Amino acid sequence: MTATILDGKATRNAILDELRVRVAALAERGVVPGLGTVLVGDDPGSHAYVRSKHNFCKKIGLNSIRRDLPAHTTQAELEAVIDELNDNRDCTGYLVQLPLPGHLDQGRVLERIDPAKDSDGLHPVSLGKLVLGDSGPLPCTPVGIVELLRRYDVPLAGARVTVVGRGVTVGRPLGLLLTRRSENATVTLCHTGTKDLAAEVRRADIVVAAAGNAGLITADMVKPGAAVLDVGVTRTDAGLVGDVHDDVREVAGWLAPMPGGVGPMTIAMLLRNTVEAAERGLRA
Ligand SMILES: Nc1nc2c(c(=O)[nH]1)N[C@@H](CN(C=O)c1ccc(C(=O)N[C@@H](CCC(=O)O)C(=O)O)cc1)CN2
Ligand SMILES: [Mg+2]
Repeated sequence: MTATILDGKATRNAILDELRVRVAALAERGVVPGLGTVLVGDDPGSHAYVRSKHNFCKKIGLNSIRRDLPAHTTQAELEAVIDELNDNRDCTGYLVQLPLPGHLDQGRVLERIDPAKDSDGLHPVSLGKLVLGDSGPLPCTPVGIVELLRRYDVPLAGARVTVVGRGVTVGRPLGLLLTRRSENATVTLCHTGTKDLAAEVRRADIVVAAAGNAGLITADMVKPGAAVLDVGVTRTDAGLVGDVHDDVREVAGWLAPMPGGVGPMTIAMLLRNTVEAAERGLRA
């Protein structure tokens, strides 16, 4: 068997076409959403992601606002920028690019964002709404995974899903999303303390690998026909390596590769959150 590729770039492009129409409808009503980004430091990956976010804003007709700060920025200086964006009427939603340099308190920074402007769905209020099942912005990578599975008709209801990785941006919220009544999957969340990872992966209909451990998931661990989504990124001298070994392609029924699978969906969902926040604002 050779897996059907879950093509994140093609799916992102289809979503951008849909968003362009929604942004034009907002513009007709005098609303042009503006997405802000806050970037601290020199990490080349983070710079590339932020650049890409601004480029896609332009492509669909959103304004964008950029705040780039040096690596030695203090907590107080960063919080002043957050306060400025909270008050900035041109900025309808924004995000703080993660990870922040180690001397900064990420939790305090995220909490200071006005929840009404949380484009990333990572504010404690947004995560609380996800737990309660209330509507609000959803974390971009997890909701991108659900969207990718839905657009390829991968069966979710009753599916056994094994998520590898318990981080706040992917693993934990993904478990909450997939166990909503609208998805109805059964989720096992694995982590470094999991006793028999291979057994947990082998029983899954859908495997999401978000551990940041290069080549962790190998073909012998995957049930034939399962959907496997690679979210891990390890930077090596030879380039980027995912959590899923290349040999999985011969066993899986569907494969979201890295690159080209879930990553592009993250930015599509960020743009969708930004547009939806503006639409909610018009209805309010
Ligand atoms: N505030 C946030 N910080 C971070 C998030 C996030 O959603 N919000 N996610 C990641 C970084 N990220 C977007 O910010 C992101 C990561 C990867 C990709 C992507 O398209 N990747 C390519 C591979 C190329 C590469 O990684 O260089 C792919 O998978 O095809 C897009 C966005 C952490 N920080
Ligand atoms: Mg690979």
